[in-house]
Amino acid sequence: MKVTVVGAGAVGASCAEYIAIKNFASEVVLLDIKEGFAEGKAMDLMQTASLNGFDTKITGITNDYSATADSDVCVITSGIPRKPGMTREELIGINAGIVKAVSSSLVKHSPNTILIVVSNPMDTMAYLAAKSTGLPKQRVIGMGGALDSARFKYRLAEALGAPISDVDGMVLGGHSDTGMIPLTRLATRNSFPVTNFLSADRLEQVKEDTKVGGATLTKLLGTSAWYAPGAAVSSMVQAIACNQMKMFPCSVFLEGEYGMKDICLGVPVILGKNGIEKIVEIDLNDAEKANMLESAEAVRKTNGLLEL
Ligand SMILES: NC(=O)c1ccc[n+]([C@@H]2O[C@H](COP(=O)([O-])OP(=O)(O)OC[C@H]3O[C@@H](n4cnc5c(N)ncnc54)[C@H](O)[C@@H]3O)[C@@H](O)[C@H]2O)c1
Ligand SMILES: O=C(O)C[C@H](O)C(=O)O
Repeated sequence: MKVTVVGAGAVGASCAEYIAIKNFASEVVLLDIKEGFAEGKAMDLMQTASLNGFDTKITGITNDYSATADSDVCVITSGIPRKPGMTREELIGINAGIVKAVSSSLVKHSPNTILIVVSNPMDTMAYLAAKSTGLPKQRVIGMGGALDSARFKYRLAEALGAPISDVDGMVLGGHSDTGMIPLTRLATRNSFPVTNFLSADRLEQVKEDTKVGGATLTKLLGTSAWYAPGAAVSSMVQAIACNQMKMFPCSVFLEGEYGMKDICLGVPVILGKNGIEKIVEIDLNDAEKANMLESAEAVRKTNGLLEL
């Protein structure tokens, strides 16, 4: 299994590190436009191999896509992150051009690859990659829901005073401060609905804290987060590499599922060796359906700024 990660910055390097530590890929190619940067990150990471006990070979390269040829999975993290006070949508002006050029170069050298899009605004960047490369919808996957759901579980465990491993929950919808839909109705602690243990007010707080999870970290760090994003991407790559058939919420191109068309939005999918093996349609209540429509409307507005 060969994986390429474009962007050797905070998220790209964290992603390469988690993939290597999990030891399921033979090779990770880290590519960046900044001269020598990916080479340096790759060398530093390779010097952790004997300490962390992995055999994955990580190589760094400056903007030479021939080194990425025949990658099974390509992850796009190139682009600028937001600063405190910004929204993800404000990044579109710079990141759209980067994501379009990078996805085209990747697909040219790896026509059979599965693309995972991370750069923000992610739902719109996934849509752009799907439209501009023309790859089958099974092979373009936006990463947002896996991260947002991990943050939801963190906040649920905090509210419950429980270990995170006792908690389960999922976030659907757009990867934005207002568009995320943490499904509190369906979240559980050891299979019991969390509504048994938490008041409606406390659950509302969990929901709001989850939605602004990225903004909260951006305010603390001065730039956006990287550990949990890198871990989320590596779990998705592992699900594909090991044909795990695991369910993650991912931003995928919809053709009628959840009553939507011509948009990438976060819905539950099964990930396996072909990328998206199945889009899972769950029964949402009226309020959740209304939230999905509202979230989609905001993503469509951002998509409208693209030059396709
Ligand atoms: N979807 C998510 O859940 C999620 C999570 C975290 C971050 N992000 C997004 O990921 C992106 C990267 O964040 P970061 O913190 O790693 O930023 P960063 O600035 O640390 O790294 C970005 C890297 O991209 C490189 N780059 C820029 N243009 C390039 C090009 N054309 N080709 C190759 N490399 C190029 C830069 O040189 C830099 O090293 C941002 O857009 C951020 O908003 C998304
Ligand atoms: O918050 C951001 O801008 C980065 C990322 O989308 C995140 O959720 O951490």
